[in-house]
Amino acid sequence: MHSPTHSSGSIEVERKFVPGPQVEDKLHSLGAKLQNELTFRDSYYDTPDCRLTLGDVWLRRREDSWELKYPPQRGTRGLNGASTQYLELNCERDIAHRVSEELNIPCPHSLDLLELQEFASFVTKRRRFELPPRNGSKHKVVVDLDTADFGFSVGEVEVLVETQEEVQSALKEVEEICKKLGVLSDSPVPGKMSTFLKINRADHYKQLLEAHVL
Ligand SMILES: Cc1ncc(C[n+]2csc(CCOP(=O)(O)OP(=O)(O)OP(=O)(O)O)c2C)c(N)n1
Ligand SMILES: [Mg+2]
Repeated sequence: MHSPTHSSGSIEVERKFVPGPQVEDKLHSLGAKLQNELTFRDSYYDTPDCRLTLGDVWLRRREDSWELKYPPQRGTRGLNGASTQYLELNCERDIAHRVSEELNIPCPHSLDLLELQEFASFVTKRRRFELPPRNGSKHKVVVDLDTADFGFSVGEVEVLVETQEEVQSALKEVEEICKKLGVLSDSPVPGKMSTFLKINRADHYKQLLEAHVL
């Protein structure tokens, strides 16, 4: 039985890595093509007592769009070994529904009506590479090389899947690409958010570590 995710959502399977100086050459040798270069601002929101993020629920505005990421299975974390799996929603109505459920409050007509506070905001410059299709896989793999405006860089290998059944194979494919790029780390590599909070919001960061969210 297939269990499709919510209509507007897909599952992002991702593994972060430390981008060394040879990673672009490796990408070219694997046939990867630079797909685009983007610059965007992300602003993240939570309740004053951080109830969303302590539940591993991440609400942000990326430029003019709301986005929500949360673990595909209730009561679990999105972190899986050194990789992550998160459901992504991009439709404001669905996001408001999921956020209100998480906070145990009635669903608002607009996210602006929730009195959430911005706890992080930064600009990312992203170079996105697309890998050529691989035999025996229907998944498209993308590699993002990100630099944030607070002086931090990170790479991500990412596959988007539509069903929970595809997650295991996607995790393997992501690991395989990291190996080929020479960037496979056994332990999770800190991302932009983790680093931003460590620098700017030490108390929030500590709470997330203690809750095993980061
Ligand atoms: C290694 C690791 N990553 C993320 C988390 C949880 N988490 C922290 S912040 C956060 C939200 C931001 O997700 P991330 O992929 O890190 O950001 P970004 O690359 O800008 O978004 P994209 O363009 O890929 O949608 C999550 C899910 C975790 N616990 N461990
Ligand atoms: Mg990412």
